[in-house]
Amino acid sequence: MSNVTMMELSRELDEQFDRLLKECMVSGEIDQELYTEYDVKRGLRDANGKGVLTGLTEISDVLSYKSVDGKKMPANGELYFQGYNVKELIAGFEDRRYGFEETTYLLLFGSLPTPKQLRSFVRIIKSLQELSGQFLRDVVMKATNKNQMNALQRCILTLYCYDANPDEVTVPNVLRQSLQLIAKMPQIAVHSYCAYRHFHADDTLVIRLPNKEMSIAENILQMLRPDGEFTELEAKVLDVALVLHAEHGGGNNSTFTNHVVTSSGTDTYSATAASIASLKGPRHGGANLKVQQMFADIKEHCPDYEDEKTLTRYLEDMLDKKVFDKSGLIYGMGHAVYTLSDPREVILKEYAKRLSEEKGMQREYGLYERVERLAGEAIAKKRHLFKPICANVDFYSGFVYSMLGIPEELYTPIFAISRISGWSAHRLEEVVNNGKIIRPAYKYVGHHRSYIALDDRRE
Ligand SMILES: CC(=O)SCCNC(=O)CCNC(=O)[C@H](O)C(C)(C)COP(=O)(O)OP(=O)(O)OC[C@H]1O[C@@H](n2cnc3c(N)ncnc32)[C@H](O)[C@@H]1OP(=O)(O)O
Ligand SMILES: O=C([O-])CC(=O)C(=O)O
Repeated sequence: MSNVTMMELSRELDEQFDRLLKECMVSGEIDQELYTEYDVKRGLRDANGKGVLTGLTEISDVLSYKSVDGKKMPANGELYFQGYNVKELIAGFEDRRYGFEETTYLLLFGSLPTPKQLRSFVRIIKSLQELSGQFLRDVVMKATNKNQMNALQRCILTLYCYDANPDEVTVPNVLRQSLQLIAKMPQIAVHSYCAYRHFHADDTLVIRLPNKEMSIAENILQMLRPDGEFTELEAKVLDVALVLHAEHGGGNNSTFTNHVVTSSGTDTYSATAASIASLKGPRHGGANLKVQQMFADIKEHCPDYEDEKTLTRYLEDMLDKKVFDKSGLIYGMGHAVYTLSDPREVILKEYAKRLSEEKGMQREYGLYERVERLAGEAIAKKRHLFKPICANVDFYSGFVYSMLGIPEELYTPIFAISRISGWSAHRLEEVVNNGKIIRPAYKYVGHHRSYIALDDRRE
């Protein structure tokens, strides 16, 4: 049996499968009115779309409203890491190379590092980057596949077997494991991608090791490129992108997932793998890849990038589930919290513009800007909105990565390489505060029935 057929159902099972499928659809269907009747907080949101309060955190603050004359009004988004506005952090890193490392220090330890503390932290991270030859050969290079989020998840989960003390959930042990993950994930992701290209596309396998003189952002570019070269602006933009993706409160899907599984007492590798699983989803971090695919589709069907009528019609068809992936979503648009703007998108957009000028991609940039505006209008027209809709961090990130020559398979893994800092900070916060096991309630809306012996059951 081949690898592919192993997971398929044989033709002879078609009829039985169809029958089981029908049963499954009927059995799983719940009367939608019941959600209103029991006031179920679907998606852990109240009737106005506001998140249900499930935790407290000091790690970051996501703001999207302001008070005007005592009234809550939508506002431009603001993001604070440990009390510091991300906009100011990015401005502070302007002529420095280790913005992501500094942000990681801030998220994990709660204060901005002094120069000496930063140097020492960077040294620690660099000392932990190395992977053993055996791990590289037996784990990273094995069972390669196109989806690099699954590959990353598999590798992280297998690190458990390489840890002499994997299960101890204490602050020192979880901190040690977190630092290892922060340091090792860039190399795992890049080499996993190179192995996939080698085995599936016959590319020459070039393994470039991390350079101890470089930052995490510089190393990602250096390891990915056959000649190891990059410009200062390219490294700067990637460092900024890593900072912007590093953390987003306790309620985002992948971080909340981490809180949920951490609260059961599971190990760091399992908790991180669970977060990666969540981040992969196209409604969360996987949206950066979907945006890229969506733009390829838009370019194919609307070759005149300036024809707003055709673009609008196409976006409306997307919302009507007629084109692209027929999900009814325009990726990179909308956010569970932000209203008028996502501050990360505003910053990334500025860098996308600068890079597009350096790379001669102004026409593409113009298309992104136009779609951002038209998509907002189309969604507002077609959907019932609780609040204004804006582009989110995923809208320009894929475009930025494409200009950096980063392959699309690595778009969401780069998000994970960055968000591991936030996940680690939240896991540590959960452990330090000795949280209760997270266990929300589900109302049973089925019927209790009398047991029927096997021979007495009828179709
Ligand atoms: C890093 C991140 O995770 S950022 C988010 C990345 N995800 C995406 O870009 C995927 C596209 N966007 C979405 O799916 C959503 O906007 C989410 C998942 C981000 C937020 O979802 P919600 O909090 O449920 O959004 P919200 O409550 O504002 O939605 C209101 C309505 O607008 C619709 N809507 C929101 N965003 C979109 C969109 N991008 N395309 C189409 N419709 C949308 C919702 O389906 C909902 O309509 P309905 O009431 O008819 O079902
Ligand atoms: O906060 C959210 O729901 C999603 C998000 O933007 C993130 O995790 O960065």
